Amino acid sequence: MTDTTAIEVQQLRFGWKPDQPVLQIEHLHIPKGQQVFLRGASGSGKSTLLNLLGGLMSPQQGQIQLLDQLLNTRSQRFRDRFRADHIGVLFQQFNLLPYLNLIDNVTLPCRFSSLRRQRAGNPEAAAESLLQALGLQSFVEHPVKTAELSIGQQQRVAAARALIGQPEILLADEPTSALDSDSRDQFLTLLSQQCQQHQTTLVFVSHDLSLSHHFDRVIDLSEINHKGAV
Ligand SMILES: Nc1ncnc2c1ncn2[C@@H]1O[C@H](COP(=O)(O)OP(=O)(O)OP(=O)(O)O)[C@@H](O)[C@H]1O
Repeated sequence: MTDTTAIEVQQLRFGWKPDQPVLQIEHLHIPKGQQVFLRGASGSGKSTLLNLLGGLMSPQQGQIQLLDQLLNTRSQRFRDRFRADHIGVLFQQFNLLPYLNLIDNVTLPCRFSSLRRQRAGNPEAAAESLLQALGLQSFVEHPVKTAELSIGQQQRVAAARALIGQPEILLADEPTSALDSDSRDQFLTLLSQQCQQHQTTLVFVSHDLSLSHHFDRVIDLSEINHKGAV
C-alpha cells in the first residue's frame, strides 16, 4: 500500500444475503493513473464491486483502500465526503437534471466539494473546456437544456460532470450501453484522453469485450472473484 496506489482491495467478502456471497476477492491492486476494463458476465457482481469501491456500501469482511484512505472502517458520512472529493461516477442512467443547462449540470460536483471547486479553478470555464474536449462545443455556444440532447450527447455531459475538478478516480458502469459501436469508440477515445491528461484512475465496467483495446488492463471478474470457494 504505497502512495502509487489508487485502489487496493484485500480479503473482500460481500453478499446481499449472508449465506449467498456475491464477491470474494483476495487481492486487487490498481495503481494510480491506470485505466482498467472490468469485464464479467451479467449478474457476476461488477456493479456491486463498483458500489463497494465508491463507498456506497460496505463489505461484510475485508479492506478497501482508496488513495491513502481505508474506507471500509469509516462512517457513511466520511465515505460520502470522500466520494464527493475524490471520485467521479458515471452510470448507465446519466442522472442529469433535465431542467438545468449543460454548464449547471457539469458544475454540480463543485457545489458538493470545495476541493473539486478549487481544482476546477473557475468551474464554469472548466465545464466549458470539458464540454469542448468531449465534442459539445456547439452547445456551449448555443445553450440548451439537457433534456433536448440525444443519448450520446447526454452521456458526454455526464462524463464532463464526472471529470470536473479532477477526481483521482473515475468509476464508470456501462455508460456506453445505449450507443452504437462508432459512438461508443469515439466516446471511449475522448474519455481515455481526458483520464490520461489528468492521471485519473479509471475503472470501466462492461461485458462488451470489443471495447477492451481502449484500456491499459483488462480484469475478468471471474478470475479474481472466488465466491463459493471453500
Ligand atoms: N440491491 C440488490 N439486492 C439484492 N441482490 C442484488 C442487488 N443488486 C444486485 N443483486 C444481485 O447481486 C448479483 C450481482 O449483481 P450486479 O448488478 O453486481 O451484477 P453485474 O455483473 O453488474 O450485472 P450486469 O452486467 O447484468 O449489470 C446478482 O445476482 C444480483 O441479482
